[in-house]
Amino acid sequence: MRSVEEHQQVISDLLPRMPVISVSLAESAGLVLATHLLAPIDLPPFDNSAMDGYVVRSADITALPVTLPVSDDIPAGKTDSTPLTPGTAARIMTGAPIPQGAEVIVQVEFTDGGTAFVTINDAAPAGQHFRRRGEDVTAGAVVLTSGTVMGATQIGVAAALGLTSVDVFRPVRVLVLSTGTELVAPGNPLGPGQIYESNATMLAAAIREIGGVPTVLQFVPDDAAEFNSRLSSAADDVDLVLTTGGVSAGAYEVVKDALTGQGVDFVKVRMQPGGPQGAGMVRGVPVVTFPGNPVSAYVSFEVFLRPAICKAMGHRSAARPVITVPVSEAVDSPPGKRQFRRALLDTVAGTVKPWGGPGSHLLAWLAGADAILVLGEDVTRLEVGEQAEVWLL
Ligand SMILES: Nc1nc2c(c(=O)[nH]1)N[C@H]1C(S)=C(S)[C@@H](COP(=O)(O)OP(=O)(O)OC[C@H]3O[C@@H](n4cnc5c(N)ncnc54)[C@H](O)[C@@H]3O)O[C@H]1N2
Ligand code: MOO
Repeated sequence: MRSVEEHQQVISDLLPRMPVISVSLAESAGLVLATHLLAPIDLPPFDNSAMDGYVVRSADITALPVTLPVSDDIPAGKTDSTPLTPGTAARIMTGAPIPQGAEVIVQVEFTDGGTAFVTINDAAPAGQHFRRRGEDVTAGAVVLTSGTVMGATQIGVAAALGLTSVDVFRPVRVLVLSTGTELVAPGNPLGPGQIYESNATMLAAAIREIGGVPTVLQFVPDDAAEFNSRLSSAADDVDLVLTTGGVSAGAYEVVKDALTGQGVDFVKVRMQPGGPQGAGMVRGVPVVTFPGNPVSAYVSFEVFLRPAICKAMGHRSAARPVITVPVSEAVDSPPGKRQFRRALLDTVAGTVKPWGGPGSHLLAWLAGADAILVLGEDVTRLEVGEQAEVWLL
């Protein structure tokens, strides 16, 4: 039997770092920067006002109140700003360029708001409400380092800098294949002995959540020759093939039958759920085979594939956040296997409890869980109050 770490390494080694591609800002959401993002311009690009009001010279407001002629009107976007005439005020709007010679910005609330003449009753010190050129970013500076995940704010600053595209690691393209003659697509009536297909849909969503691009091929029949022909026609232009089902000890294990001797090693990993696993290269394409039980398939994704895909896509850290907290209910675990239990956190009490039993068909409990409780191979029981490792989902 393989340890969890050994199989993690095998799967990690299957997937190389993805090539660098240039994508539009919109397409970059969730992807990882492959090069430093350098500022082509200063931000702000010019000195501008943080307030709607008036600009004046300090010498013209030494005694307050004072009334000055209004010599200019400067809305945001004005491109032909002229120097401020001494002895006058210019009306200015938030974001508008500050004219040369202006030293004080008086917000409109401290004036009578006049347009031909303005009476200024009070004023902030010189320089206040000035938004200086380059105070956020200076041209040429590294704004985001390579390895940064592009989220809304990172995309926002790239747009503010006038960029239209960024260099990222290409998303991993995964062909997800589900096998099983008992499977029916949701939306159709269930016959006797049939169940709705959920693994491929669930795993495709999990792949999408981390920025990968899944293609789903459902219901490959339990026939090894048919499986191999469907696989070879669909595996072009993918970085990874992921199958679920058909890998344990039954009489109709299509994935095992089709891929044994083709480059995939079928092994047992010391874990529950997710014991029966397979991985290898088939005709130059990495193939990972997960067990069919839905909770086993999802836990396998969390333990093996999520970290490998994240690493291939350039993420600095591929791990879920891990905390150590006491359990609020006693929990049992099989000896010799690392157990991954669905769990619920109590963030107020700072504790965790198992959520549902360990059965790998109990998918609704997984859907209701917000954490995975990890019990080591040497642990058979945790009593209330004992510390446990918890992955935050
Ligand atoms: N004699 C033994 N039997 C089993 C062993 C064993 O060691 N010896 N291991 C058990 C464990 S642990 C697991 S996990 C499963 C893995 O079985 P398979 O990978 O061969 O999966 P299937 O038999 O095809 O399916 C298992 C279960 O999951 C349902 N399933 C499969 N695919 C889907 C899907 N796409 N969507 C929803 N549900 C799916 C399937 O109907 C079965 O109920 O083997 C144990 N048996
Ligand atoms: O190891 Mo199986 O994956 O329990 O359910």
